[in-house]
Amino acid sequence: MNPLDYPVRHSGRIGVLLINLGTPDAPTAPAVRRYLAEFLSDRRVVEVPPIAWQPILRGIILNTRPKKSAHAYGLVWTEHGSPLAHYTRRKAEKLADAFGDGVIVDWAMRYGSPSIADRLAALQAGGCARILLAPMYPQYCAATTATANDKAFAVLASRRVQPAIRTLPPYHDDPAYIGALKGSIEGALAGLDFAPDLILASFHGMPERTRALGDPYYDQCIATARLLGEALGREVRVAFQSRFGRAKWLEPATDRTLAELPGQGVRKLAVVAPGFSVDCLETLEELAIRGRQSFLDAGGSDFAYIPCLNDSDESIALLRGLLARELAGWVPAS
Ligand SMILES: C=CC1=C(C)c2cc3[nH]c(cc4nc(cc5[nH]c(cc1n2)c(C)c5CCC(=O)O)C(CCC(=O)O)=C4C)c(C)c3C=C
Ligand SMILES: [Fe+2]
Ligand SMILES: [Fe+2]
Repeated sequence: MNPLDYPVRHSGRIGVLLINLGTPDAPTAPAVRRYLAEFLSDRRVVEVPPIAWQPILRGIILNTRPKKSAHAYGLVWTEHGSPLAHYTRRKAEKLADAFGDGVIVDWAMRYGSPSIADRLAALQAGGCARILLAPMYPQYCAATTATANDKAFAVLASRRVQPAIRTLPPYHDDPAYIGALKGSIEGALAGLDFAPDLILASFHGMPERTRALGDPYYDQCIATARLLGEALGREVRVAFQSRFGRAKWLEPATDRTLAELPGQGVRKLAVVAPGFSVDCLETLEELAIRGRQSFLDAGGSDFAYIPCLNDSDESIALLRGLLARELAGWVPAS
């Protein structure tokens, strides 16, 4: 069948597609290899010409990293699969309940499955003539937000009948987001058996060059942390994690910060990851396992990792509000 003639039913329903990064299908080296091959071939993620990058990716990275990463995934894998996929699916299910009939809420991954192509097709087949794409990133980054939307538009480029499309903007400084983080952090702190000397907000890093070229991600992370600090009435220190490759990444680096803080008198620490809408490898393994160990090895006495908003009631209320604002004027078919 000509892809332009993909069957579409029109009922004037509204679709919402939550889009997250992607994750391997299993915590095994072959599955991680497939996932990383797709992820790290995205020119929004690695901004190096393919002629220079692909030999490095295929020759070195895809032959060494999958085994190491598969081990790390194994440490955080759950009975429901990858935490990233599990929490993203739960968010979609709970939002579907919150919106009720008329709005179909689905979820997809930029890399791996369920694919954006499949889920957009399902929304169109389900009668959605209007679709809100909702990349699950509070802070805009071309390597995350833009590539999610790019993929959806690339899929629709092959359709004769396109739905009307809107996209969820970043919400890094939205009072509802800051309020949800504040509530979640205060709740977690109340349950600790120690009072942290400091709260460290760890955001995923990106190459410094991308910032110099105009990506607003860094500024939005800083704004989130400042607003959160004001809301909590205490210092929230920022660091950037998950450095990848040899280029200079945003600083200060989370791993170095965790190793240095005890020497600066911070012995009791709480770490939060406000840039991740759900817990994943980067939070559960890099922060809560490896980060904890390096802080304690450096002389820290107490460490707490505060979970992401995940599928908590607060996160559903937050997203319902953010999405409803973008859906304004799109009246569901009765
Ligand atoms: C939340 C924002 C994210 C930004 C910004 C981001 C940029 C970015 N990431 C890489 C390389 C890797 N990221 C990896 C995992 C990963 N990254 C994010 C989020 C952001 N990335 C998440 C949520 C995850 C976890 C996925 C999961 O399955 O749980 C990985 C793979 C992990 C590994 O093999 O160790 C890599 C590699 C780059 C180069 C980049 C900026 C340009
Ligand atoms: Fe990443
Ligand atoms: Fe990482």
